[in-house]
Amino acid sequence: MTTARPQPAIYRNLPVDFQYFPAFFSTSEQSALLSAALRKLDATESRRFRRRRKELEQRSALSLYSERPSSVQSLFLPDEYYDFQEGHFDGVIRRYREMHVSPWPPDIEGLSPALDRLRDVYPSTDVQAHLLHLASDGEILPHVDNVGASGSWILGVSLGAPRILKLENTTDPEEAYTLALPSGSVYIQQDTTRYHFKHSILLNGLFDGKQYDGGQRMSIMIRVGYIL
Ligand SMILES: O=C(O)CCC(=O)C(=O)O
Ligand SMILES: [Fe+2]
Repeated sequence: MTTARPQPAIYRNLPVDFQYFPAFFSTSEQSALLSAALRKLDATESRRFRRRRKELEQRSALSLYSERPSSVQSLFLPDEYYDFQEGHFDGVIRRYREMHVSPWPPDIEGLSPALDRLRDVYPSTDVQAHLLHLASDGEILPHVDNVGASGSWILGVSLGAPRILKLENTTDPEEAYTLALPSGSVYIQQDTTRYHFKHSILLNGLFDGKQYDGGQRMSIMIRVGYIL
């Protein structure tokens, strides 16, 4: 039996070559992905932060990477338990942790079926995965991803606090789109959107009558290798 390829939701108010899957991952898949991402990032940090988290875990009899958390958002510890970078004065990302991820942890229940399902929507193969954890007050300023560093599409999985994504045409600033990205959603910027629109992840904003005010968010960014 073959399963149908997931189909993106159709929205009129989105640029061309942008695909959006508003509810791609179930809550348990989101928990598996977020636990894996936090575990990878946490392992790269200094002893000081690792010890701080360990003490919290012991004090509260809490499991830092629980596969059955009370909510996806509850997998994040308060901001002070993570070593967020401020970002350079000319950089586009403020208050974040990031890393290239390879391989994924082998022992998280439900992780590999979730990653397999994601692979079904990749426009092509030969990808690299990157984790980007924004602090509660973290943000991403408008930019086009380095065209020399990756190819014609970029996929983003959003986990945790919903944030607003803004897309702005680089030559016509009047052409701009906003979209709220809930936890478990997936978007793909390809061709026109990838090369001719700047994207940003806002700290605050109003979308569809609802106010969004920061919050920790993890994105899993999948990029295709640069094809000469
Ligand atoms: O987190 C996102 O959805 C976007 C991240 C981003 O723009 C980047 O890593 O270049
Ligand atoms: Fe980007």
